[in-house]
Amino acid sequence: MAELELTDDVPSVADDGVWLTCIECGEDFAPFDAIRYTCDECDGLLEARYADLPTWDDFEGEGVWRYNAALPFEEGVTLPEGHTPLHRVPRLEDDVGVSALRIKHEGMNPTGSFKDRGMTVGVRVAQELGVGRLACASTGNTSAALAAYGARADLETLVLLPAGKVAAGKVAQASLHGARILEVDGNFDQCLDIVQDLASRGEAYLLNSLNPFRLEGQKTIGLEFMEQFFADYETYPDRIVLPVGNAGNTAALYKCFRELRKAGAIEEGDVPKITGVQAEGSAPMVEAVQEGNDEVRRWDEVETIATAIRIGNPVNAPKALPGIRETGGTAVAVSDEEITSAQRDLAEEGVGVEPASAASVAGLRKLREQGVVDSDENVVCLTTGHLLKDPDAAAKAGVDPEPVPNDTDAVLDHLAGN
Ligand SMILES: Cc1ncc(COP(=O)(O)O)c(C=O)c1O
Ligand SMILES: N[C@@H](CCOP(=O)(O)O)C(=O)O
Repeated sequence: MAELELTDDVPSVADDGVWLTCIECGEDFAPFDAIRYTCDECDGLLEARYADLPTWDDFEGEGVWRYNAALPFEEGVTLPEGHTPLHRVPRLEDDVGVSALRIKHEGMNPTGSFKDRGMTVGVRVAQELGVGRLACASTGNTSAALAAYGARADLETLVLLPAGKVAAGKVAQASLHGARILEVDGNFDQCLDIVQDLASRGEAYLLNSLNPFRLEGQKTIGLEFMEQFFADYETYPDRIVLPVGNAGNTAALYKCFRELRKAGAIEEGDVPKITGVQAEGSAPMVEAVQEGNDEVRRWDEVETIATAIRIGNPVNAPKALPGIRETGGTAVAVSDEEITSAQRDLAEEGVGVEPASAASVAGLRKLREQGVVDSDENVVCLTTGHLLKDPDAAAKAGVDPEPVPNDTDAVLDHLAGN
């Protein structure tokens, strides 16, 4: 577990105890003196670092900013976000066959996905840097969150979407919150290539998860479910199962657990196994984990009903792969049918999620059937987006409405099956 440690050295570039470090070459950078997303020296991914790491007693309040002692600022542009439920799902728990199963439903954030946690911090950093235009590539949720938080901060927002591949609810959100929406004749990864080009030419501030500050907000998912789970069970979960797209959450959770370890807030044995799930038609991370590769191969052709994770080039893979390996986790691919079936299972417990979110439960079920997950495990599944994000997928997975005449007796006849 050597990689669960962080360095003790505070570099001279630190600003109020915060700095950025390249995860590849270790170069340190001042956090807010210039706009940078990757390392000036080697183009490696950057990670925010802190001189002081907090423990549980240092947190107060609710939501993302409850954890401001672990964030670069005390407060941000808030709607507010976080403080999402950790649902009990007793029938599903029994059916899957684990000791405890809880659903951390990030679909209950203000714009209906976990992206709000990243944006509240990311947009605060954008204000600090004094940028004019915010931009992202998106399979939908990032654009919805960027549009809302950009609107709240009164900043211009630009979103690039793969044409025809984004669920209706998400496009509607970006539109009504006033983002300029460009529909690209290409996939998400190609949209992100363009946004990265725009950002490097100084045309926009990139707020995809390549931006290290987005992940600072998203790591509060981990802080929150660890606290919630402990409050109910007086132990931490053995495993966190989550859908993987650009691998930002996987990276953020790994960082969360490393920081908790470093602060002495948890023991090594308390670190949940990070377990990633992708759709079979879009599974480059699963391929790398299962083949033991250090690098993730970019998939040019990707397809799945779970449009949110229709991603072939997970940019956070260098941060996320060690997280899966070092915590003893794994990764698994599930079919679209398994995703839809898990979406129904959750809906039967009253938990409404979009298809990508249901992948976590589908993956857990598969790993349990394969014997990779034991029956005595305590598991949290992360559901990342709300059912209403993708009304078409929900309607297809659900039961069809039955037309009846405008007459009470006819309705009773119909109910009686006549
Ligand atoms: C609903 C939903 N679930 C899961 C993911 C995957 O998250 P990540 O990119 O952090 O792996 C995304 C976006 O990528 C998403 O929108
Ligand atoms: N599912 C994402 C894809 C982009 O991910 P990001 O975390 O890098 O912004 C989306 O909703 O667009």
